[in-house]
Amino acid sequence: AEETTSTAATAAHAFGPLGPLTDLVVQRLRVGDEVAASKFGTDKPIDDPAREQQELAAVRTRAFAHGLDPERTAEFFQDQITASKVVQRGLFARWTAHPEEAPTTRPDLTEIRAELDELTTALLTELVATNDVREPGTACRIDALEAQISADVVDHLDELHRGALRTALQSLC
Ligand SMILES: O=C(O)C(=O)C[C@]1(C(=O)O)C=C[C@@H](O)C=C1
Repeated sequence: AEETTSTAATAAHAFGPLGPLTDLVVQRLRVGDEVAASKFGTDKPIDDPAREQQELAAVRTRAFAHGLDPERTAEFFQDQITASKVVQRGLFARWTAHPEEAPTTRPDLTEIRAELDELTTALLTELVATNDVREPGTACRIDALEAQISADVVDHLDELHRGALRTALQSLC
């Protein structure tokens, strides 16, 4: 049943010029569910500052090579990491309160991080493709809202993931 749900979610598309970028952001949030499953019931903390610093340093370098603003790009990825932690904390709370909903298998964090690295590459490509659309201002904020609200619906996001998506998109424009 889980597999069917995630396949359907991947097929859904957020609307507008920021839709493809937002689809990737939602995919990354869903990987946050897997990260949570890999850490729940272990002594691995949700926060891994060393991994975060390593990700952000790589993103700054790669942003520059892509012609993106390194600081703005790092801020976007910091928001993705914060959003992942919103998801992870929410799921930890849910699974602690309702142990019957907790995952029964523990995915491997190393493999999940490889998935996150692939998403970083895809996100950087979309940031380049949407660089003009993301010019700060009202038009960008409307495009961002369109993408965000349509993603809520087409991806059937629950309250936790809707909140995390807001966090993930907060400095897009
Ligand atoms: O790799 C992890 O351990 C994660 O929890 C994922 C992630 C991220 O979103 O990139 C989020 C929180 C951690 O502080 C580090 C990285």
